[in-house]
This record gives sequence, structure tokens and C-alpha cells, in this order.
Amino acid sequence: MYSIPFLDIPPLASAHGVVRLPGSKSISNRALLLAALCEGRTTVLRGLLASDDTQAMRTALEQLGCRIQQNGDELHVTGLDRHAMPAGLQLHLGNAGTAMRPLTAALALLARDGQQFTLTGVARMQERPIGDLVDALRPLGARITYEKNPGFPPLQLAGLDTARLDEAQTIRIRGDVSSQFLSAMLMALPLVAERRERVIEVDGPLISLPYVAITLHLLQRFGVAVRNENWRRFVVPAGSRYRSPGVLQVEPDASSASYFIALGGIASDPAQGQAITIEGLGADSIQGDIQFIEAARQMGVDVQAESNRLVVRRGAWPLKAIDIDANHIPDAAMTLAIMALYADGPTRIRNIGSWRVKETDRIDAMQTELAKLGAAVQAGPDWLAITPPAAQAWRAASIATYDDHRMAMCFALAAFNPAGVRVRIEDPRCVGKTFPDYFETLFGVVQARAGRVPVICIDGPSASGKGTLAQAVAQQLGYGVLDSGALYRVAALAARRRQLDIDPANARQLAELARNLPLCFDGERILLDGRDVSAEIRTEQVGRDASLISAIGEVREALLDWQRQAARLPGLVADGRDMGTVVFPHAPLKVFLTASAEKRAERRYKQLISKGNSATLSTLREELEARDLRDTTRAAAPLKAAHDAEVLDNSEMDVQAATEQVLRWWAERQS
Ligand SMILES: Nc1ncnc2c1ncn2[C@@H]1O[C@H](COP(=O)(O)OP(=O)(O)OP(=O)(O)O)[C@@H](O)[C@H]1O
Ligand SMILES: Nc1ccn([C@H]2C[C@H](O)[C@@H](COP(=O)(O)O)O2)c(=O)n1
Repeated sequence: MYSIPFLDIPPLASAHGVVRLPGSKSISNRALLLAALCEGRTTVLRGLLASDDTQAMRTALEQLGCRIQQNGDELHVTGLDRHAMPAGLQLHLGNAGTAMRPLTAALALLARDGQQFTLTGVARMQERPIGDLVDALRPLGARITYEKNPGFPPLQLAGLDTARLDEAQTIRIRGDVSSQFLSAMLMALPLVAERRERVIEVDGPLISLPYVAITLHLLQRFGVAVRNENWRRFVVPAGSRYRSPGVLQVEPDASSASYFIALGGIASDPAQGQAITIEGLGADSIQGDIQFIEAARQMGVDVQAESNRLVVRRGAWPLKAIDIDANHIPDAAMTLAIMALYADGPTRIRNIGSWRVKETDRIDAMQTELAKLGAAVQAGPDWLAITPPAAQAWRAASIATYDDHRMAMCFALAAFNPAGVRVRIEDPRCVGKTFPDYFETLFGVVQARAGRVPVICIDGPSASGKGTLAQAVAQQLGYGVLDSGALYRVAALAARRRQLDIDPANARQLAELARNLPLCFDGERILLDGRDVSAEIRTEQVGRDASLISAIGEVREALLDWQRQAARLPGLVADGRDMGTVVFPHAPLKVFLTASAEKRAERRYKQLISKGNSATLSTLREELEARDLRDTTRAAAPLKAAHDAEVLDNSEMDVQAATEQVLRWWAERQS
């Protein structure tokens, strides 16, 4: 997950490959709750989504006394003992509507007389309506009060007046604000349907009907067969009781699939045999958002839906503009708004009033952010119309995401714009709500325009601080880091282990060894022949050997592929001696980092002492100067500043100041 202030997505050209998506949020949070309501029984949930919203539900259930154990990809949930639930709890549900609404209904009916719970969430959750659900629960005897604003969380629950529960007639609920109110009631009513049936009638139109279908499907899996009378009236039969299904497999999220369906339609080239394949989700899905496929097809995308897999290719290009009632796919419909940028005319998305009460007012947010890219956008109370920008009228934009995961995910697709401008996604961490690895998954199947992954080169002499600076810059930008010196160190160590003299006379064997290094990067660890050598390669002895082996041209040539392969999206910071001159000559930013020999020797001395090694300052300085001499005077790729490098002397500069300077240069290059 990218926990950085912004993520710059460079211009992208194409996409192909296979993706596996995380579990459905809607199914995951319903399944967690229903498993918790199976008193004493254990349910094994497979493929459950791990995200901010499911964590909110999970934490709340654990606070209530539910036992939840992770076992690899499985979650073992043992149902709550309703009589042992601790009272006086405050449950913080973040911005998870799929936790707030169903837990409100379930706890309102589960709580004993006088047993208190507070349900709250982040600021935006406190602006998301819940009054219709509370109004439906009160006639049943649920004691619920608003802590701040009437109609909105936080809520105080204070148990159930069972006398009123017995008297209660048909429950009425509005269906036109959020279908979660109806779903929440449907999941809560089996808790009080032991002796008599419970009936719900929907007032007004019912929106987002497919989400109610998921609820009914899961209720069935958990042993409760609700009678659905034409989506207007629902009957929970007398004697209903939750029973664990044993094992429940959670499908990949169909709303999350919409980004990759759009991706295939925008960026895979069928002439080159390219496609995006989505595994584990297909025509048999129980999720309403699977109907996004139809909308994508209307726009000209070629989608082949097998029972458990989708294969997506670009069909019509440009995409076809459409006019669509998207009430049945409100979440996935946001992706249509981005696809509209690649269409042959204005696209109109109608009947999406529920967007206004989601994580943010999505109609306003979409209108504002699409306009930044150059689109002409009109909006009404429940519709949006998007006219795409002309090919060269696209503008580079910094997209605000409003703490809304879907804003971040769908706007990433704007990076395929024909003008080749970059797209900045602010607060990319917000995707943690439903798809923490969204950007990693995306970058796994897309290619940068002209193969140009952004690379920042940092070259310079030993102990100038290249590695430290590279890490700091990469962290700010979410880029990967190439420590090319480590490759020379590993090659030298491998040669020593094979008792191969580091001598130009052995150039051929050394190069062969370097080309086929049995090397593996495992996070911070470097494994050689399967053994962790991360510490061993940092010794002064290996440093000396690395300096010798790096002077052999054939070895340098052999290590080129290793280094170039490190250039992966969203970008790379490469540190070494010849990053800017040889390995990445087209890099848009090259920094030559230097400092006086005195300062560098001092830094190395402190570094070694702090790690418990013995060292003397004068010897270190001599060795450092000898290394400088070898590195700068060797014939093969000597250490020198590239002609177009920015020279940065950090003798009197701390790491933060140096990092800020490099980020300033990078920002200039971007604009
Ligand atoms: N600007 C700076 N001011 C003070 N200390 C620094 C600065 N930059 C780096 N250092 C410290 O200097 C030491 C050496 O830094 P670092 O390992 O990043 O250098 P390097 O150039 O990558 O070295 P090598 O080429 O040998 O791998 C580290 O302990 C680091 O914390
Ligand atoms: N691109 C590179 C990186 C490193 N080297 C040489 C120079 C050093 O003597 C040796 C070890 O590098 P360090 O880990 O200290 O940065 O490898 C090089 O020639 N080219």
C-alpha cells in the first residue's frame, strides 16, 4: 500500500496479464457479521477481504467477544454468546457503511434491556444518514439516541424493550437513500424471529437492488430463507435461526474488477494478442456489480465472461459514448465516468443519487476532478454528463481523492491519456478501504509509455550518502530503490566463495558468474545461494573486492540487465557510480552527490562504530581515497558526473535538506 502524500502515475501505454482481486467488501462484512451471529458455531471464511472496512467490522466483533482466528488465507469465526457481550462499549467503525448500518440493527435487537453501546466513526461517517434505519428499529422497541446530530452517527444503543417487540407489526423502511438500511434490517430480524415471522415493507423505490440480493443469498447460506415478494415485501419466517454454513468462500470483489475491465477495454491491444484476465470472478458471481460488464460492453469493450473468469480486450476504439441508468451498479458506475474520457462523445450517467451520500459527495467530486483533466462536465442532483477532452487538450492534474477509495482507483486509469500527461493521485492510501494493493496490482499489468519508467539516478563517491538519499527520495515518491553497489558486492562475494580470483585475467568466468548470480531480493534481505548475505556484503573486505570486480568491463556488462530490470512502475531511484552515465542514460533526473573526503570518512566511521565494528578514522579515509581513485580512473564506466547531472555537495547538508533539494529538481522535471 502506498502511504505517501501523493502518487505520480507516469503516462501509461498498454496493459496485459492476469489479475487476482481481493475479496468482495460487501460479502466479507456481511459474512463476518452473520458468522458472528451463529451462536457458538464456527464458520471458516476463505478469501475474505483484508482492508480498512473489514478490519472495522472485525475489531468491533472482537470487542463484542467474538473469537476470530486467522489461519493462512482462512478466518475462523466463532459466533458470539449474546448473553456474554460486554456492555458500555464504544465501537469505532471508521468510514465503513457496511459495518455501521448492519451493526446498528443487529446490536439494537441483541442488546439486553439497559445494555449500552456507542457506535461512531470518522467525521464523514457522522455525515452519512442513518435516520431511516433508526426509525425502522424504534417501533420494535430498540432504544436508540443520537449523540450529536439527529439522523446521523454517533448513536447510543440502550437495549431492547421486549414488550414493544412483541407488539410490533410490519416494519416499514425507506429504500431510496441507501439499500444498506434494508440489508441491515434483513440481517438483524432473524435474531427476533424465533416465535413469530417478521415482515418488512419497502417505502418508495428500492435503489441498489443487487446489494439486497447479496444479503438474501448470504442469509440463505446461513440458514435463513427470506421470502422476497417482488422486492417490496420481505418475510423472515418464524423459527428462523442462524446456522453456520461451515465453510464460505468469498468471491473477488466485482466493483474492484470494474477498474481492470475498464483497463482491458482502454489499454490492451488485441492485435498483439493482449488481454486482461481476471481470475476467480465470472458470470456466476452473486454480486450485482458484475453487471458492470454489460455497461462496459455497451461502451465497446470486448468481455468474455466464463463462469469463474473474465477475459477483457479492447473492442471499439475510441470507446462508445453511452447514456445509462446506473442505479443497479452505483459503485462500479464511477469507473464508467473515467471510461467516458476515452469515448467518442458525451456520456451521461443517470439515477446515481446515492453517490451524494457515499464516502464523499461523489457527483461533486467527480465533476471537480474530471474537469481538472480537461473534460467538460455537467451534473445534476442524480446525474453526471462527461464530454471528453480533445486528444491534446488533456491536462496533467493532481487528483484530490476525498478519502474515497473509488476516486483514487478509477482516476488512475486517466494515465492512458493520449496527450501523455502524468496523473497525480493524492492520498493514495485511501484505497486501503477495499483494495490495499490496488496500485501494486495495477502496476503489475501495465506498461509505461515508450517503456519510460521514471528513474532518478544518484551517483557519487563512497560514503557520500547516496544510499541514504536514494531511500529517502524513494520513500516520498513510492518508488523502488536500486542499490547497484550491492550487486557488485554480491558478485565479489560470490567470486570469493567459488575461489575465483578477482583479476582481469578471469574476466570471462567472472562475467559468467555475474550474469547468472544465484541472487534473490527478499524485501530488505539479499540472498545469495539461498543464504542471507545482507550483512556480510557490507564489510570493508567485500567493499574492496567490489571495487576490484567493478573495474572489469565484462562484469559491468553482465550486470547491466540486473540493473535495468529494476526499473519498474511507478518509478525507481538508482544509486551507484554509473547510473546516469551508462545504466539509465535517458533518466530525467541525474544527481551527482558528493562531499569532502573528510566528511565522508567521518560518516563511515560513525556508521561502523554504531554497528559495533572497530575502525580508525585515518585508515578509513585512506581506504576511501584509494577507492575513489580506483573508481574514477578505471577504464570501464569510471565514476564521474553525467554531463546533464545536478551536482549536490552535501558536506554541510543534512539528509532532509538533500532530499528536499532532489524532490524540488524532480518536481521541476515533471512540470
Ligand atoms: N547528508 C548527510 N549528512 C550526514 N550524514 C549522512 C548524510 N547522508 C548520509 N549520511 C550518513 O553517512 C553514512 C553513509 O551513507 P550511505 O551509506 O548512504 O552512503 P553511500 O554513498 O551509499 O555509501 P556507499 O557508496 O559506500 O554505499 C550513513 O551512516 C548515513 O547515515
Ligand atoms: N554502479 C556502481 C555501483 C558500485 N560500483 C562499485 C564501486 C564501489 O567500489 C563498489 C561498492 O559500491 P558501494 O556499495 O560502496 O556503493 O562497487 C560501481 O562501480 N558501479
